Amino acid sequence: MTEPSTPPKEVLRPGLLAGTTGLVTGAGSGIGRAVSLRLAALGMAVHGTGRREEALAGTATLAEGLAGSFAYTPCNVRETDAVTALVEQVAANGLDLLVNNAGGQFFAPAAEISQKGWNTVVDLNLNAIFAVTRAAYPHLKARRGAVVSMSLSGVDRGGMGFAHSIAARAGVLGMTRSLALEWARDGIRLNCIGPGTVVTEGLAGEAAREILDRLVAATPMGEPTPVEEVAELVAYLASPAGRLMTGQLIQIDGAAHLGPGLHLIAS
Ligand SMILES: CCC/C=C/C(=O)SCCNC(=O)CCNC(=O)[C@H](O)C(C)(C)COP(=O)([O-])OP(=O)([O-])OC[C@H]1O[C@@H](n2cnc3c(N)ncnc32)[C@H](O)[C@@H]1OP(=O)([O-])[O-]
Ligand SMILES: NC(=O)C1=CN([C@@H]2O[C@H](COP(=O)(O)OP(=O)(O)OC[C@H]3O[C@@H](n4cnc5c(N)ncnc54)[C@H](OP(=O)(O)O)[C@@H]3O)[C@@H](O)[C@H]2O)C=CC1
Repeated sequence: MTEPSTPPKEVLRPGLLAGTTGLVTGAGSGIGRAVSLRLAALGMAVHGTGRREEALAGTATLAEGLAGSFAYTPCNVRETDAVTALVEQVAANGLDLLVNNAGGQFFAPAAEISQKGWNTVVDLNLNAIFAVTRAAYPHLKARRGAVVSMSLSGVDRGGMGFAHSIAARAGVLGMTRSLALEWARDGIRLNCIGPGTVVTEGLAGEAAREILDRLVAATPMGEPTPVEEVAELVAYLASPAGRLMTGQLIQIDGAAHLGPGLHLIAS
């Protein structure tokens, strides 16, 4: 694997997000942790959720001393009533940003995905996102806020070995574009980010090595996407500079979406 050619760059000015509030799902690890820390560094009061309390506590420890803050409440986003109640609680004093980051899947040929497996992945990567986004709507409207949903590179072209996840995230992209229209007059912007390959705990283990090598080999620029660069993009979309950006799928993937495709099984 080629090492990143340049170190990650923080390009946004300190204090940019001071006085704003955000909710990040999946904030205890990987991309969600990096996003939470960058938003807090820029001054945002961030509230994180995820199932594992100790993971969220780890993010809170790393956020100590930043300009903003990080608080957390453990929650399973697949439990619609619980996560809707959490949104109400977190947004009670205003909400400027929702980051739908919690997600994931197992990799398997479609013919080997059971109905329960399909439903589980669609619940996590599509249905939960609708529930959280709908609950956040009145609060985002009051602040003319933004939604960023973590998607996949190549979501609009398909890939082998994760049909359930691609189908769910294509649904999120359709939802994003539809709500970008429905909520435009409310000043709410919704965008999807499609990271290519990001070396987080989900992909870093020994067992995932073959998958990681396969994904990087299919990336024309030959390197994974640094997690900090995904975080910087989320912060940009939350900032006034992103004021007119909505309904987009922004693929930050070293041209992976133009290459041979990200496939987790052989054809
Ligand atoms: C380009 C791509 C880059 C992307 C990278 C990333 O996203 S990195 C981020 C990576 N991070 C993540 O992905 C983190 C989030 N991911 C997860 O939490 C899990 O992948 C989850 C979404 C399946 C939920 O799991 P859970 O424990 O809450 O659910 P559960 O235990 O109740 O299972 C429900 C059903 O799922 C089925 N099934 C499960 N595994 C397999 C399998 N290997 N094989 C086949 N089937 C499988 C099985 O049918 C099971 O039903 P069963 O057997 O009981 O009748
Ligand atoms: N890494 C990569 O290469 C890529 C990742 N992505 C996507 O980016 C997002 C973040 O992934 P990444 O950081 O890499 O992986 P991680 O596995 O580190 O992060 C997934 C996060 O989602 C949370 N989560 C999972 N299921 C639930 C649930 N039911 N309720 C609440 N939280 C949940 C997890 O927390 P907990 O376990 O505590 O619940 C965890 O913090 C995911 O949507 C992923 O699919 C997209 C493209 C590429």
